[in-house]
Amino acid sequence: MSERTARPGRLLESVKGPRDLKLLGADELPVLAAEIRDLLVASTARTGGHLGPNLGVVELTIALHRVFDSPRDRILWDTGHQAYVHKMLTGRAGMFDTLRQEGGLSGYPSQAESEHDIIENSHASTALSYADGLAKAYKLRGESDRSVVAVIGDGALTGGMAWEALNNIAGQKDLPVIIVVNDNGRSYSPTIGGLANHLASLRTSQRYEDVLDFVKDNLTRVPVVGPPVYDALHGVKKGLKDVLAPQAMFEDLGLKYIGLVDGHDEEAVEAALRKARGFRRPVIVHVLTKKGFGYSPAENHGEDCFHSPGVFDPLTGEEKPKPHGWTNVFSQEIVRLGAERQDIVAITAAMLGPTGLIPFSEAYPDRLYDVGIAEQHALTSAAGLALGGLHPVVAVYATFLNRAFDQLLMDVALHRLPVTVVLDRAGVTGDDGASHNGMWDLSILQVVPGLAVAVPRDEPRLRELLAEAVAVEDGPTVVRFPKGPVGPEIEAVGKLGEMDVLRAGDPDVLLVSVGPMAELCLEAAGLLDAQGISATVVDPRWVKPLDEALVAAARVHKLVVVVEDNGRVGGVGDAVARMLRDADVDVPVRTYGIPQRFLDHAKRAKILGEIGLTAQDVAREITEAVAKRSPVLENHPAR
Ligand SMILES: Cc1ncc(C[n+]2csc(CCOP(=O)(O)OP(=O)(O)O)c2C)c(N)n1
Ligand SMILES: CC(=O)[C@@H](O)[C@H](O)COP(=O)(O)O
Ligand SMILES: [Mg+2]
Repeated sequence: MSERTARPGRLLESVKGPRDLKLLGADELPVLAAEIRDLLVASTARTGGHLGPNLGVVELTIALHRVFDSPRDRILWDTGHQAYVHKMLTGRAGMFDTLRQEGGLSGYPSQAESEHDIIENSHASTALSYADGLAKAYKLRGESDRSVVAVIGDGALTGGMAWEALNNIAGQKDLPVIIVVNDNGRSYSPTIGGLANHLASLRTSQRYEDVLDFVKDNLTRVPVVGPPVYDALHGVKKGLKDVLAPQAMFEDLGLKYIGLVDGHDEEAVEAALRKARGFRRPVIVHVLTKKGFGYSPAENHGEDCFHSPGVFDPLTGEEKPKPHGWTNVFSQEIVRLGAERQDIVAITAAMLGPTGLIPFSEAYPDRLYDVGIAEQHALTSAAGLALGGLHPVVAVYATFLNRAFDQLLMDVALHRLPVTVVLDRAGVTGDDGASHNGMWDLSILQVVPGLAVAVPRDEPRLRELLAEAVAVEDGPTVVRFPKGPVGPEIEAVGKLGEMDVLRAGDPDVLLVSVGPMAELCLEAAGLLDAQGISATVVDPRWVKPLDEALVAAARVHKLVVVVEDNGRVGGVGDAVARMLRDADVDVPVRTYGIPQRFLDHAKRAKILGEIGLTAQDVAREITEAVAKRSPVLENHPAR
C-alpha cells in the first residue's frame, strides 16, 4: 500500500456522495477501493477503530451505493461497526482524522452526521428487524418502490433477533427487503454454531480460496484491472459457481437466494444486487468476504483480523502495548479458579478475546462455551449448566447484559441458580459512544431478587470478590469492572461490618465509594479535609445486598454521599437512600453518578470531567452542601 495519511486520496476526495460514485468508470473503482483502504488504515492507526470489518466491505459498499439510491433507498448496517466505508462514500471521507474523537465522526452510523444513516445501532443483530419495519412502513405509505437493504455479518446472524426478523420477513412475499449476508467466517474469532459450520464448509472449498487469492493478487495490488484479468477472474468464478450449490436453507425458509458472490469482485456484487433489487420481494444475497482484506497485518492477525485495534503503526501493524487492565486480572484469576474447581465453566457471547477468556479456553477447552452473539441464550444456557451441577461464569460487556435481563431475572434468579456474571467495560467507556457505556447494569440489577453484586475497587479486590462470587451456590452473583487499566491498590484501614473502611473520619460526611471510584473518593476526602470537613470513606465491596452496618454508620454522619460509575437513577445511591429511609435514618443522601442521558463519544476522562465525576467537583459540591447545613463548618477558618 502507498504511504498513508488520514486524508482521502484524489478519487475518494471527488466522491461527495453516491451520485458521484455512480459516475465513476469501472476502471476507476479498484483505484477508489485502494484509496479507501489507505484511509481506513491511516485513520484507525491514529485513533483505533474497527479496521478489519471495514477492510472487508470496501467493494461491497461501493457496489451498494452504485446500485441503490440512498437515502431514498435505505441501507442498514447490522451492528454498524463496518459503516466506515459507507461514511466515506456519503460525504464524510474528509472527516476521518476525527474518527471516534470528541466532536468528530462517530464509530457507528449517526443520524446527526448524515441523512444516509437512519439507524444508530451498534448492538448486534437488529438490522433485519429495522428493515422489516421500514419496509412495512413504506408499503403502507404507498412508497413500495423504495428498497430496504440490510447488511448483516455471519456473526450478527447468530443472534436470536436476526432469526426472529428472518421469520417475519420470509413470511411476507411482497416485502422488498434485501438481506446482504456479509460472510467472512468470523465474529471477533471464528463464528460458531451449526449455521457457521454449514457456511464454512462452502467457504473452505479450495476452489473458492483460489478465487479469493486470485482476486487479492490481481484486483487490489494493481491500480487498474484490465480485461484479461477480469476474463480470467470470471472464468475461475464460473467454475466456482458450478461446484458450489446455493444455500437451500434460505430458500426453504421462503427467501429468494443469490449466491455465492465474491465480495471482493465489485462488478459481481453489483450484478447480484441489481438482480436482487429486481425481485421486489425478500431476498438474501450471500456475499463472501475476507476480514482485513488488502492489509496484510490485518489479514494475518490470527486472533481477530484487527477487529478493533487500538492505536498501531500503519506500516507494521504493531499495536501500542496496552497497560495491565481489569480484563487481564479476570483472565488470570478465572484460570486459577478453574484449576481449583472442575465445576467452573465459562461462557462468552462471541467475545472470547475481548473478555479475556482465551487463556481459560486454552487451559480447559472442554469447559468454555462460545455461544455466538447470543447474550439471552448465554444466560439461559448458563441456567441449564447450573441445573446440571456446574457453576457457569458468563463473561459479557456490561452494556450487552441489558439484552439478557429477563433471562437473568426469570431463568437464573427465580431458580436461585449459581451463575456468576462478569461484567467487563462497566461504567463510562467513551470512544464507542452512547451505546457502549456500561451505565445501566447497577440500576437494572437492583430489582433482581436474590442476586448479589460485587464491585471491586482494585486488582486484589477483583481476585478476592470473584472467588467469593463463585463460592455462592444458592443464587446468582455479578462482578463488574470497567474498561482499561487497573488503578493503584488501595488497602483498607479498617472494617465496618463486611465493608472496607478506606479512610476514617469524624462525623461530617460518609462517602460510600463504589468500586474503582475509591481513588476519586479518597482524593475528594483529602480536598474536604483542607476545608475542615472530615470524611469517612467506605467501600461496601458487595453493593447488593448492602451491608446493614451502613445504617449505623449513616446515623452518625451529617451527610451521606454515594459515588458510582453508573447512571444516577436507580443505582447504588438510590439503594442506599432507600435503605436509610426504611431504617428511619434522617440523613440526606447525595449521589454522584452518570446523568441519565445518552453520552456522546469522547475519551473517558473527558466525559467524567464533563459530567462532574471528578474529585474536585465532588469535593466542591459536598463543601457547599455541608456549609448549608452546618453554620459551624461554614465559619471554619479554612474557608
Ligand atoms: C449484542 C452485541 N453483542 C456483542 C457485540 C460485540 N461485537 C461487535 S462486532 C462483533 C462481531 C460481529 O461479527 P459479524 O457480524 O460477522 O461482523 P464482522 O465483524 O465479521 O464484519 C461482536 C461480537 C455487539 N456489538 N452486540
Ligand atoms: C462493535 C462492538 O460492539 C465492539 O467491537 C466494541 O467496539 C469493542 O470495544 P472494546 O474496544 O471495548 O472491546
Ligand atoms: Mg463476520
